[in-house]
This record gives sequence, C-alpha cells and structure tokens, in this order.
Amino acid sequence: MPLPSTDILSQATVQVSPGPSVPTIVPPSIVLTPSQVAKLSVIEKSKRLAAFAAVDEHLLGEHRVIGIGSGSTVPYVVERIVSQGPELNKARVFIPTGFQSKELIVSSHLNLGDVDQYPTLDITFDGADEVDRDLNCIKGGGACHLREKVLAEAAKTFILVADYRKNVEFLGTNFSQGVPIEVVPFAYAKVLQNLRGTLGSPNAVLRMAKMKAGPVVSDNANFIIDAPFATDVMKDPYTIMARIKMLTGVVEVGLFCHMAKAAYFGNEDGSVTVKWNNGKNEHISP
Ligand SMILES: O=C(CO)[C@H](O)[C@H](O)COP(=O)(O)O
Repeated sequence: MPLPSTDILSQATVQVSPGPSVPTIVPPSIVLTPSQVAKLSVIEKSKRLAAFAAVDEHLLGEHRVIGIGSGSTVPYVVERIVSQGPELNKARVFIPTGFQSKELIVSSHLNLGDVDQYPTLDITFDGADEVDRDLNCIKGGGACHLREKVLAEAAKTFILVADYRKNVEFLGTNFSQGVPIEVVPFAYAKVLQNLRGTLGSPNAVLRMAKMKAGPVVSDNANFIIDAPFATDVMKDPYTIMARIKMLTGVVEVGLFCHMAKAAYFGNEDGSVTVKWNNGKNEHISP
C-alpha cells in the first residue's frame, strides 16, 4: 500500500526517456489519492486526521520557518503542507529533526534548512509516543528526540500530532518500553548502572538494532537507552527528566515537559481530540 513514508524514494519509478541516457527518478506524490486514502487502516486514517487538523489550525500564511518532526504521523503533516500549494511553500523553509524528515522535505520539493541557520522557528509539528493530561510527552521511539527537542524548544509554537492510542492520563500507560535516553557511546554502561541503581529503573536496557548486530546508533552517532519507570515516577515526568539529564554521559532525555501548545489526536470514529496547554479539551466532530 503506497503510504507517504520515509521509503518514498524506494517506491519511486524510474522513467527512461528516449533522449538522454540518464534515467530520471520520479518519487510518488506525498499527496494521497482518494483510493490510497480508502485503503488506509483506521490507525493511519486517525494519524492523518490529526495531522490535517493541526496544520489547518496552526500553520499560518506568515509562517516562514517550519520544523518537521519524525515518525509515521509526520508524513501526513507534510502531505497537508504540500497541498497548500507551491505559491505558499516557496517562501517557506523547512527544518528536519533527522534523516527521515530530511528525506521527506527533499522528496516533497520543499526548501530545506537547518537549525543553525534558523535558530528561531515559527512552528514545529511532531509526533509523540505518548502524551499525558498536562501535555508532557514521551518521544524518542524513533531515536530522534535530541534534534526533536532542539526544534521544539527553538519554535515559538510546538504542536503534537498522534493517533488515539497515544492520548493517556499518565505517561507509561501504553508505551511501556521506557523513557528513551540518548547517551554518548563510551558512557552507556555507566549511565545504565546509574539508571538501574540510584534512579530506580532496574529494567533499563541498551536499545539494540533489528537488522544489524549491535546497538541502535542515533543520527548524532550516539546510543539509546530505554528506561521504564514505575507509574508514580511517571506521574511527575519533569522531576525524573531532570534527574536523568544530570547524569554525565546523557545527551538528551525523551521526556518533553511543558513544551507543547496543543496535541491533536485522531480518533477511530473520524473525530479529533485537541488537548491545549491551558487545560482546555476540544472535540472536533467528523
Ligand atoms: O519521537 C519520535 C521519534 O523519535 C516520534 O515522533 C514518535 O516515535 C512517534 O512516532 P509515530 O508518529 O510513528 O507514532
């Protein structure tokens, strides 16, 4: 099923015209056709709904510098942005949170920039592994949370998009693999020891790669530790985030506290739930 995903170039068709001998790579459009939409699963549809609602409500004509996060929901953010047309988008620059979103921006023919050129962003859209009632979230399921946090912090407005499974009262409810922690490689054993001991996460583990022997290596050439904590600890994510961050060797913690302005969750019934940082909850009917 053709989805707007990171493997967009691998789905590309090669067109060989009779003239030049060099084949042209034509990536499939990020904008889905009605028949592609009809084939999406309920979860994919709900991600797309959340992304569309978030872009429609928050991406303004005057926005020029836009952060694009990582994960499987973000391609739908880009789909909606591309649908706004080249006229609006040619004046904009898009900042990626990692390899995946860089590919997404480039293959969608959007202008690519980096945060060292644009340290202030108008807005950043990103996915989340889980979002609690106060809009704190777990991020880093895709090992991108260092760059994601930089782009969230650099943005005047940070907006989360996710499907209904991520909408929880307390962090760690469904996402039980633990808090993703990026560490410099040579310090991983020491940080693991700290986490399993003093910090109270006996099941903390080094994240291992699936199709490679050895650990996952982040876009910044670091390792990732996943550290699960008890529910009581996760009820106060800021405190545990600060304690982990103080460990020498830790580069960034996948707990984003008090950063998002709003979180959009697509629901199974086609509605969208919006949680705002002022405590307000909104329901957008299908
Ligand atoms: O934090 C992330 C990557 O580091 C992602 O935003 C998070 O994992 C959510 O991804 P998805 O939209 O695929 O559920």
